[in-house]
Amino acid sequence: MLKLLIIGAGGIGGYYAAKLSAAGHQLVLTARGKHLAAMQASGLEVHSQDQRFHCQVPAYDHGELVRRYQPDDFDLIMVCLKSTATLPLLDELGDWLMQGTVPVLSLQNGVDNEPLFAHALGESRVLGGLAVRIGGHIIKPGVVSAQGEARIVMGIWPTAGEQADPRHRLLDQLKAAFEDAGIPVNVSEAIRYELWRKLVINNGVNPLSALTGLDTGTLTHDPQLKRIVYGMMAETVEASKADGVNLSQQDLDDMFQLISEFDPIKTSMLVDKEKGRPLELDSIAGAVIRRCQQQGREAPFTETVVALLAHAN
Ligand SMILES: NC(=O)C1=CN([C@@H]2O[C@H](COP(=O)(O)OP(=O)(O)OC[C@H]3O[C@@H](n4cnc5c(N)ncnc54)[C@H](OP(=O)(O)O)[C@@H]3O)[C@@H](O)[C@H]2O)C=CC1
Ligand SMILES: CC(C)(CO)C(=O)C(=O)O
Repeated sequence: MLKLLIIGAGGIGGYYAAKLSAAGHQLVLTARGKHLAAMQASGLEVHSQDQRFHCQVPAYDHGELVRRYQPDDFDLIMVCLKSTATLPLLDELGDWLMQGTVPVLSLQNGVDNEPLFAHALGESRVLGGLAVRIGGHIIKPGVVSAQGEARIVMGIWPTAGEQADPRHRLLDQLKAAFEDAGIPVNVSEAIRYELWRKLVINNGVNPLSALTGLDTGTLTHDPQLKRIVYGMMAETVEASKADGVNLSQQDLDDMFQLISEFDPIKTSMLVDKEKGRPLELDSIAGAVIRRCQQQGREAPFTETVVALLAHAN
């Protein structure tokens, strides 16, 4: 059985925690505020499709985590925070993480999280990852609702290297354990490429959904809005070239087709907007605009939506 620490057990982390705990793995979670208090008082409840999971799993804030545990008490640390919280996390837990050697798997949206972990902890401790085909959110403190197959794609950051790298064996172990727990997994040899493909979708729909209040189905089927979605996706493809990833026209069309054919989802950015929480705008749209600027290009669709969002209530 695996010992897993999930940092930021909200919509995504809470869902995976419940599935993994139900399969018998030992979990420790971090969270804060009312959600943490509710999990400590009554456990974590997860509603998914027509199933309900309830698990009583230790949950702490970061101060209490470092008092109780060492990083190497765990086989894996999964980071499921918003990308806005990555740098604050490294401020809070960077020294503690440096006391161990355990690998860190980010399941966050965006292409800048893994580089931050690699810079702070060393590349050899980083696994890149993403959660796909999932919409998962805290619906009230201690309760998460999730839909979709909730597949995890993960791999050695930034690309699979030598066969002797111990992360290969860990990834095989994780795939087997997660799939036994009902979590489909793809192990990717090119996780940075996969993260960029996901960013194509996120930049296409997340900011526009936060601006309009619309779900992914409406955004990708309305004749006017779908042109904006496609335009923002095309700008992400251009941006990828600054990182040497070189997404293609085929990637663009595949990603547009994927999100338009998938069940309509309320994006995580729209949920954040409605709750008055910080938006992952810099790590999604900002990442695209900056890389287009580096190449002397404009990103007019993305820049316009970001400018409108700055003035939206
Ligand atoms: N939600 C979704 O459907 C999807 C999300 N993703 C990506 O997954 C990642 C996680 O998203 P999501 O699950 O929605 O995020 P959530 O906001 O639901 O969960 C993160 C949790 O971490 C907590 N947290 C933040 N900072 C700290 C801290 N310093 N100490 C302790 N707890 C902290 C948050 O508390 P607080 O609320 O107080 O900040 C929150 O409870 C994001 O990058 C997102 O883009 C990807 C696919 C789909
Ligand atoms: C692709 C999408 C919209 C759902 O998985 C997402 O990643 C999000 O809501 O942030």
